[in-house]
Amino acid sequence: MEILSYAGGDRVVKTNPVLIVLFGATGDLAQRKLYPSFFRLFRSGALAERFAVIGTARREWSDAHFRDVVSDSIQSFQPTEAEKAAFLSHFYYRAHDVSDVEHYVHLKEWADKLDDKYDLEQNRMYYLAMAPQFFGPIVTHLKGQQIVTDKGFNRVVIEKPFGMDYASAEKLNNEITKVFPEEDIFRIDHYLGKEMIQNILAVRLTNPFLEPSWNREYIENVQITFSEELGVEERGGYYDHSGALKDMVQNHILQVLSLLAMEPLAAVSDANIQTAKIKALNDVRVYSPEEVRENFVRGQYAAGRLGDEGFVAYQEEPNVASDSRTETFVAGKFMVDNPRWKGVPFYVRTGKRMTEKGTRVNIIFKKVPVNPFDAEKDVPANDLTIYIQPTEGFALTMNRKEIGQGFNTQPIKLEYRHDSEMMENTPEAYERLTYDVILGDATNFARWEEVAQSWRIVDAIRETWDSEDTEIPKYAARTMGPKEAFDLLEKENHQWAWRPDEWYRERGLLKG
Ligand SMILES: NC(=O)C1=CN([C@@H]2O[C@H](COP(=O)(O)OP(=O)(O)OC[C@H]3O[C@@H](n4cnc5c(N)ncnc54)[C@H](OP(=O)(O)O)[C@@H]3O)[C@@H](O)[C@H]2O)C=CC1
Ligand SMILES: O=C1O[C@H](COP(=O)(O)O)[C@@H](O)[C@H](O)[C@H]1O
Repeated sequence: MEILSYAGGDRVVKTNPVLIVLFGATGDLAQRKLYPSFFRLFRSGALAERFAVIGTARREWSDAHFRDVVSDSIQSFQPTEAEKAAFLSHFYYRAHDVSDVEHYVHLKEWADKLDDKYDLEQNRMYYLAMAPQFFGPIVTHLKGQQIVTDKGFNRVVIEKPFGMDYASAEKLNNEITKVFPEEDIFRIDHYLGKEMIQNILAVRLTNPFLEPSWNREYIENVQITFSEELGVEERGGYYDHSGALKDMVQNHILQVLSLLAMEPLAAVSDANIQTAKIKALNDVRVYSPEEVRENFVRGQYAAGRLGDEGFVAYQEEPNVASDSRTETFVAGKFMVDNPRWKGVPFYVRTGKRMTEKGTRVNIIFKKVPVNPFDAEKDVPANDLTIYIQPTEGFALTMNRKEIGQGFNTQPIKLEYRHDSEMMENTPEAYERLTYDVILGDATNFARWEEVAQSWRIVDAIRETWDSEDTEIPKYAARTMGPKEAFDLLEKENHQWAWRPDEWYRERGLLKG
């Protein structure tokens, strides 16, 4: 049952009482993302008095040590001592090996005890922040040892990666759906919790001048760039078996593509959005090997320099094989075969150790067929840019007449960025998504059919690459990827709309 909690003053926050059982409580994700998110929910009143967290992992931690760890991870919010103490008093730790049945017996005792203590109405969220091979066994034991309750809600949050290909994802899905109905399975894609990704639909559906032009008549191509400055850091062990295609394209990039390509909705609900996204993904062409070779390129970063700083090659990173053929960069062209998008390329690129962090979408509109002021001179295309991170906002480039005599035209940018104060108050993706789970809102989560279709699309690319032993193009660390990624667009008379300043600087086109 939903209750209202008061977050100070007269602000009312909708919430539910809940016990969060967190698997992987000692891990990186929990410490960097989840505890800070829980704290922000606590501060806002969305997690109020009636919540408790049981953290589990194999390490033999006491409650006191667990609370110290959680306390460290929320330090940047500068909580008062009283606020911190109140928040931490809801945290409990139980050492637990997920493959040991006995441990679930103790977990159940603790879950029931905390349920009574905090009056949680048997509402439970099981957050699986662990490696995917554990997801199946955990849900099976949750059911087998009757930790799943009869009365309240029982929602399971599954971290990515959801499988490593279609077959493993389907097996995992079968294991989970034996225990939880689809509406209680929350497959996290943290990009769906980001402010500007949620804004894609708001902008599309509430600006009537845009929707009529959101199709092949007006749009020349769509570009999705998710570039990362960082290398693989300490995640080489995972990444070397994954690569950029599975790590970023199968989930985040295809999710964003489906939001851009889906049919408009008259009324928004989680079911409507998910159904429209599934339809868009089903229309994405699954490539033949020949089409993969034509439309997708990969790359791996070699050693590089930017300014005074030097960077090692991917193959020299910790826990990466010295002869690794894993791609750290992907660029490609997707086609959405339906009447709205026939013939419009959706270009995507993502990579590690690129020039800078930049997540953005460029919608490139068609140019005027002839410049009415000077038929010899091309007029630049309009470009609607959605800045996702690090900066958030929109820009629309338009053409205007240069001031003065004649009709020389010139592109100008109409721009909106959130100000820094507003961004500090913007809920972080994990905070938003955790809150959605508490409320039972699945809008920003992926349904099985979306995950399944994304794997079919990506498996076709992976299988072609795996069947070939061709050289993987190298790009110098802290550049925008291999030359092949630029050729991919140039052969179709297109070019990447976003090139960071450094790209222009290297070519002597920008001073300073
Ligand atoms: N870190 C990140 O930024 C992101 C992570 N993810 C996903 O989140 C999940 C967790 O990632 P991350 O936190 O980085 O991983 P970590 O390796 O840091 O943490 C793994 C956790 O699992 C626990 N664990 C391992 N084996 C067992 C076992 N047999 N029984 C009980 N607990 C066990 C570990 O604790 P202990 O050793 O004490 O048992 C630890 O708490 C993964 O699926 C990852 O892909 C997704 C997006 C981003
Ligand atoms: O899921 C993942 O995302 C991160 C990038 O996320 P962001 O929110 O920092 O943009 C990526 O670094 C990681 O490899 C991948 O697993």
